[in-house]
Formats: sequence, structure tokens, C-alpha cells
Amino acid sequence: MQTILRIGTRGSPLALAQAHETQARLMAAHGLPAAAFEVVVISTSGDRIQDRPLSEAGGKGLFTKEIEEALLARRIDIAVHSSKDMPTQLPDGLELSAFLPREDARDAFVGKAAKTIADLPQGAKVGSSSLRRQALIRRMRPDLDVVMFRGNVQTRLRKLDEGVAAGTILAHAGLKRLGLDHVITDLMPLDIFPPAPGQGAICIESRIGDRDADRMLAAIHDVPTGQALACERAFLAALDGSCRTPIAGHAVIEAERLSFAGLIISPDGTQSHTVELQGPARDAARIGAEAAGTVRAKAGEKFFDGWA
Ligand SMILES: NCc1[nH]cc(CCC(=O)O)c1CC(=O)O
Repeated sequence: MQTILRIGTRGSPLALAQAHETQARLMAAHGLPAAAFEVVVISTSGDRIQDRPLSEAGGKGLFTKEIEEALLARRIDIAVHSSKDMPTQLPDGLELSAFLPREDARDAFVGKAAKTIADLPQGAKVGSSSLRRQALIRRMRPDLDVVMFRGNVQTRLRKLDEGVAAGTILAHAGLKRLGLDHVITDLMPLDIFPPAPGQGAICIESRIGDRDADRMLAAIHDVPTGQALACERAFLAALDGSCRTPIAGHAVIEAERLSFAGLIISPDGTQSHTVELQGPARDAARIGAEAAGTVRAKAGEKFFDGWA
């Protein structure tokens, strides 16, 4: 059988699991054999830079740049990503054309010294390189020593086993997709530990106007997840150019109503501002943008300038 769709992905175990899940859904939706697809592994700058926080190295685009170049050069037909890792601005000619049904969006605590963050000993080390997770941990427990943790999910779990930290926070969705949810000792409630925009949702990027790809992807697109993501990405897009502080945002769709909760928080966890907004799911992007305006007004422009 000839390849009819080339699926581009990073090479990490999580990225490969997500690419294979996408392939399996496409096979089922179109009655195609595995041989109709080719999974093309692409190494990105984000995979190669391991020695500093990504926020310093250039941010989110680092996980997508080389993959998007391959899409534009037609070396691949679609690219599978974690929505959380996608910049709000895509290169000209590319779009997010499908979202798979969202997994649990919550963060999970993997504890060695205790099962919950609340039960960790005074001053214990918690590993994370996400500014959002660091700030939320500090807000809960200012006494804890937040240490930088880079690398893929398996690397981070190995560091825990080696005793580098007493616990870490990882996305429930990623652990589930890797079959590693047994390591979780606590799930973080959405209101106390709101997730990053996009967390738990796999998205598929393709060339605008590629009708073959559009036809293949329409069959696996999940409408409510797409609406939730439109809201969360509009919230992020309206803030992340000016906001150097961590941003959390999560939308839930129920019976075509969307409920959004967003938060911005100072890196030290001492100051935060929240927003909640509901509306018709079809107004997803408008609700996200409006929520951004509300939280910006609440925080004041000083908040945005203050934490460089
Ligand atoms: N930046 C890495 C990354 N990107 C997406 C996920 C988890 C999977 C998801 O959110 O869909 C992870 C790992 C983690 O945060 O634990």
C-alpha cells in the first residue's frame, strides 16, 4: 500500500504516543491500514536544549519550528502536537485543523516524600521548569524549594527516583498516554492548580487549503475540544505578548455552553488575578479575548510590567 498521509511528530515517547493515537483514529475513521500512514520523526530545538528553562531559550516555538518547516516544505502532510506547546501565532500558510477529544486537563503530583504537596516536609524540593507550576506551588507552599526540572516525562521521573526532588508536577494527560498514571499520588484540583491553556488536548496542524488533509482530519475532529481551545488560545493570545507572568486558562463545554476560568500569577506566587466567564460555545474566541481584558483590568498595567 502506498503512503497517503505523512504524519510529522517530535521523537519523545509522549509525542510518538500522540502521533500513533492520531494514526489509529484516522485508520478507524477511514477504514485504512497502518501502511497508509508514515510517521516521520523530526528533532526540534526544544528537544536539543536541555540545560536551561525554555522560557529563556526562546519559548514555546522551539518545539514546533522544525516541524512547521517540514509542513511548509511538504516533507510531511500533517503535524501532531500537544496544544499546550503551540504558540498562539502560527506561520503563514498553516492552521490548527483538528483537535482530538481532550484528556483530563489537570496537573498531577508525583510525590516521593509525601502523597500530596500539602504533606511535604518543610523546605522539601519540588522539581518543575514550568513558570506556571512553580508559581502555583509557591502560592500553596512558600516554604518549598522549587528546583528546575527539564527533559521529557521519563527523564523527570528518573530524577525523582534518584532523589533529586521530593516530588514533581506533570500533566495527567501525558502520564495517561504513556501508561504511567500509576506513579501519580495526587490530582490537582482545577481551581487550586489551573492548567496551562491547551493542556490535555492533542492538536493537528496542516497547510491551509490542503483539501486532502482537511477531509482526512474532519472525521477525527472533536468540536467541543476545538471550541474550548479557541477560547483558551484567544485568552493566551490577548495576554502573552505583554504578560511575562505565568498564565493559566481552562474552558469546559457542556450542552453548547462554555465556562472559562483564567488566572495570571506573579512568578513568586504572592499575587494573582482570576477571571471566570460563561457564554455560548460558538462565541469561544470572543469569550477568551473578553476574559483577557477583564483580568488585565483587574491586575492593572503595573502587574504586566513588574516581573521582568
Ligand atoms: N511541555 C511538555 C508537555 N507538553 C504537553 C504535555 C502533557 C500532555 C498534554 O498536556 O496534552 C507535556 C508534559 C507535561 O506537562 O507533563
